[in-house]
Amino acid sequence: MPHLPAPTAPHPGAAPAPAPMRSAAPGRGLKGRIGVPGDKSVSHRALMFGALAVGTTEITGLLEGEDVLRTAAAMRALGAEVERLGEGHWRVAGRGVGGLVEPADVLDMGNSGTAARLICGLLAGHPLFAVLTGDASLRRRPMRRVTEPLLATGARFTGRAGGRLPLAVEGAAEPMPLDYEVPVPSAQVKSALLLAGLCARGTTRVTEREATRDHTENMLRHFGATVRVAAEGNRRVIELEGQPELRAAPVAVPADPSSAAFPLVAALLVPGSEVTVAGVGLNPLRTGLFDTLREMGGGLSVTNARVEGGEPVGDLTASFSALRGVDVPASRAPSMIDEYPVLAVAAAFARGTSRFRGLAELRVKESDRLAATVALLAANGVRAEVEGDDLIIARDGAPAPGGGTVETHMDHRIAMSALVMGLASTRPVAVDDTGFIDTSFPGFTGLMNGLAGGPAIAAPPSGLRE
Ligand SMILES: O=C(O)C1=C[C@@H](OP(=O)(O)O)[C@@H](O)[C@H](O)C1
Ligand SMILES: C=C(OP(=O)(O)O)C(=O)O
Repeated sequence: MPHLPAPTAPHPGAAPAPAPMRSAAPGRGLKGRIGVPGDKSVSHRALMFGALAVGTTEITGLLEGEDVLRTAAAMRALGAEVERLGEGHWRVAGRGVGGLVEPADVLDMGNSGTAARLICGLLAGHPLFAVLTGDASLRRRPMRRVTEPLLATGARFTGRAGGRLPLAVEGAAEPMPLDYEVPVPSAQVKSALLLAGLCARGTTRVTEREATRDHTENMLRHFGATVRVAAEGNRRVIELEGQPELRAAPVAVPADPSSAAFPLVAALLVPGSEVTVAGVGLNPLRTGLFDTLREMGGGLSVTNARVEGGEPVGDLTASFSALRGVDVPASRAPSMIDEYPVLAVAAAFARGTSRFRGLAELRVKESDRLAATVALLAANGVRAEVEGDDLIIARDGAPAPGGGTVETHMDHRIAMSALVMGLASTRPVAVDDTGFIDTSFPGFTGLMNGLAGGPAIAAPPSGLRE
């Protein structure tokens, strides 16, 4: 059997023991050039497309975070051969479009919304029965946004109240193509519908009211499908010709801009810092944070810009900067949706008022990120307000006080954002559990401590109460 690293939570709902940590000012600037793990969105999709292609897909730079390992295990359970050849180097022998087989057991997607929702789309187009579940965070997240439109393929879904996981799926024997306008800005919904469309005869049409990350469209083309994308005002209309023969194709996964965000924001906030993150994915539908940090006066530059594996990448350098408040329009939210917690930390060190508009989607992430971000800041002496779907943070440019303990609510991005805050605040910042960081950024603590030149992030000496 090829080796597949074991997920850390082997049973649905079995929470591993919490791993508290605390971060403190390193006493000097963060310095160095680092790489961060592969892009999570691209990694999930590379495994899924590999499983649907004819032939063997080689993936390099795959994120070996828990979320992606769940997708790897699911693709194996659906009949693909998934093999780890070395660090980040994986091989998938696919079964062809429509060729997935019924899994023998429940598919546990752990903490991953992307895996659960995209796999709903995959399953809808195959005549099989499957049950999806996840951890306590994922079991709270809405699934109707994918299952409702997927009903028109002929698939059937039975879930808990509110359409949540665990969810039983009966895929369609002869799936119908969809024509659907996605009411929320969600690349996961768009992607699930396109994946279902692969198995349908005829043209699937998905309209989005604002552009979201387009890794699925790019990868469909890369594997040989016919995809047309047309702009109609702000709308994007994506048309996919069903039942293509996808051909295996190599995928080089760029470094994840959503992970690069943490060391780069830390460098902007810790005096004397200069940090470079190499080979970061710079797909324009992912780079809203970097534009916003520049608008705040952040010293952030791109060198060595190039195209690798069909995606733009570059080396990003951030250096300590005095930041000012910023007004971020709602239209920018899809291009930086996972970056708001760490942007809020940056705003806590800026002079002036920051307003981030249109953040309703943050309420349905691994935690209610709007509430969790307000609580993160409040625990550390920074007042933030929510007005409708906007987050407002007004500050005078002084370092944030810190000194608090942050509840992470099973949310990796809340944990990392809090630890970044502690590196720059007057007093240390503690988090109750860092275990979920491994879902997207294994090695985070070691990398940050390497930049700090010592254990700036460490387990608190005597638990959280000192
Ligand atoms: O398609 C994807 O890979 C993702 C889309 C986003 O979710 P939504 O589609 O729910 O906005 C994002 O928050 C998530 O981390 C990854
Ligand atoms: C929202 C996220 O992921 P997912 O929806 O895949 O759980 C994230 O990584 O911030």
